[in-house]
Amino acid sequence: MNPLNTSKAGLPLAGLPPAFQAQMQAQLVTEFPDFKTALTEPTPVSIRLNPRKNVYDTTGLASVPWCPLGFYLPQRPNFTLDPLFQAGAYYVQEASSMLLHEALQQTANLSRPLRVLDLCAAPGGKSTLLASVLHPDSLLVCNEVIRSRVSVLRENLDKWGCSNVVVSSHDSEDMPNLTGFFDVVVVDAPCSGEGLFRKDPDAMEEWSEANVQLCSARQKRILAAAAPLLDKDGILIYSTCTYNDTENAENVGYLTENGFRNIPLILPSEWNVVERQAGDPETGEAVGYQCYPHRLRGEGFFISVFKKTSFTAPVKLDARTFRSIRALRPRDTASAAKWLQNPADFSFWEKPNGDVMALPKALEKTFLFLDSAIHNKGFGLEMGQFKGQDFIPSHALALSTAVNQSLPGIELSKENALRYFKKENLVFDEPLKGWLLAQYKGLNLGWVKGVGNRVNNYLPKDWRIRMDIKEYV
Ligand SMILES: C[S@@+](CC[C@H](N)C(=O)[O-])C[C@H]1O[C@@H](n2cnc3c(N)ncnc32)[C@H](O)[C@@H]1O
Repeated sequence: MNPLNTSKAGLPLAGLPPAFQAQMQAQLVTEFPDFKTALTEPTPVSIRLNPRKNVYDTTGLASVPWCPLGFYLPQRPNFTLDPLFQAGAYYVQEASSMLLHEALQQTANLSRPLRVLDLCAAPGGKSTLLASVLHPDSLLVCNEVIRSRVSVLRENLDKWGCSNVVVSSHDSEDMPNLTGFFDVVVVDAPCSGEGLFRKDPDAMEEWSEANVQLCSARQKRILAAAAPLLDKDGILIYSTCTYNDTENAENVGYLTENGFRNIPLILPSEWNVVERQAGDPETGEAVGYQCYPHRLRGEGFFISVFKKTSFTAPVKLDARTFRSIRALRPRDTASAAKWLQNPADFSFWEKPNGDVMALPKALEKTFLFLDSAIHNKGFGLEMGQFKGQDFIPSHALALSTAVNQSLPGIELSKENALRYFKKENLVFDEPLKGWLLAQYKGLNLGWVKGVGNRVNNYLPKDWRIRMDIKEYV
């Protein structure tokens, strides 16, 4: 057994489709037996830290070589029962896909604000990585076509705590009026999932050669739709968690034939990522980078980076007023501002339902424009609602890195933190009054309101953990 792999059981090989085996035998030749053995081994467990909620103790943990924020865990804990996970201190992410970090470092200018689109974003692995490495005044649009997946994307971004994000829900072929708008587009495409067979054996059940063809055609449609959204010289990053050439090399070739130049990456040989020739050599050399589970500590993943060489007339930023929200009244603005650490960096708005929103001023014009251009499912920081004399702060505000650090808080034991996530009301020895940030290891978990020795729990009910915690407290 590979001593680098350290989690629960791997894949029984009996179900591995023969056509997939033949494909991998042809691709890997002498390495194929090692690849097959790796599939039977446990999946490594890795997390990526949130640099703006930096409390996780990484002492003794091995780091992911291609991502300074990534670490391997010796075994898979129950993440649901870790208050730091609930507070957004880290994201549980398969290590190979953190290669996006290196691809961005080498190809995008991260020292200036960028407009970035994560076109296939749910559940938010790449989005939270992007949010961590982009300049803080960047705009990050996270798009997910499947409605039911948008809420988990929003939840993960709320946990991550950033205010410069727009969540939208468009089919990639229906991203209107945004031609030439973005500096970077990430297409982490829906794929046949060959690289995840060990982690998710259901992907193996659904695999067929016909499905690979369907995926490839869909990926081309998504790439064709992504292309006009980029500005000239903009960066397009294409990734899949699969191995076959139909979904990888062929689509790399498609891009190089359609106004994109491939950008090679320089990856240290000790990372054991394989550089694969991709695309048609007659129309221009192109390479992609493939992670294999027998060569490194991660799952199957493919990534290739491009620069747009063709010109698309950029859309004119015609920001009128927001379609549905209006500026907050000055008196309410003064009250809302007290909840933020740097209120001067934000403008304050109100939705028809009374929700108060804070928008980063650096991005206000862009937000105004996006509000009329796309179906957004939320942008900026949703702060809460005024109810009579009181302001009911939102859960997203508690988790935001923009929240006022000097608001009163109450540090919880692990037991009480878990009871908080069960949405129980907590009892304390001393009387408590008003809104308090429930905290664990100094990180905000959410709001409670003191009423005597008891605090009422304002965790949104959808965030409540459902498993029994009795044996853990
Ligand atoms: C590989 S997953 C993305 C994973 C995500 N980037 C992450 O790192 O957590 C691909 C996503 O693309 C979405 N998708 C499928 N068809 C799409 C389309 N036509 N346009 C945009 N997204 C699509 C799927 O619903 C799925 O959530």
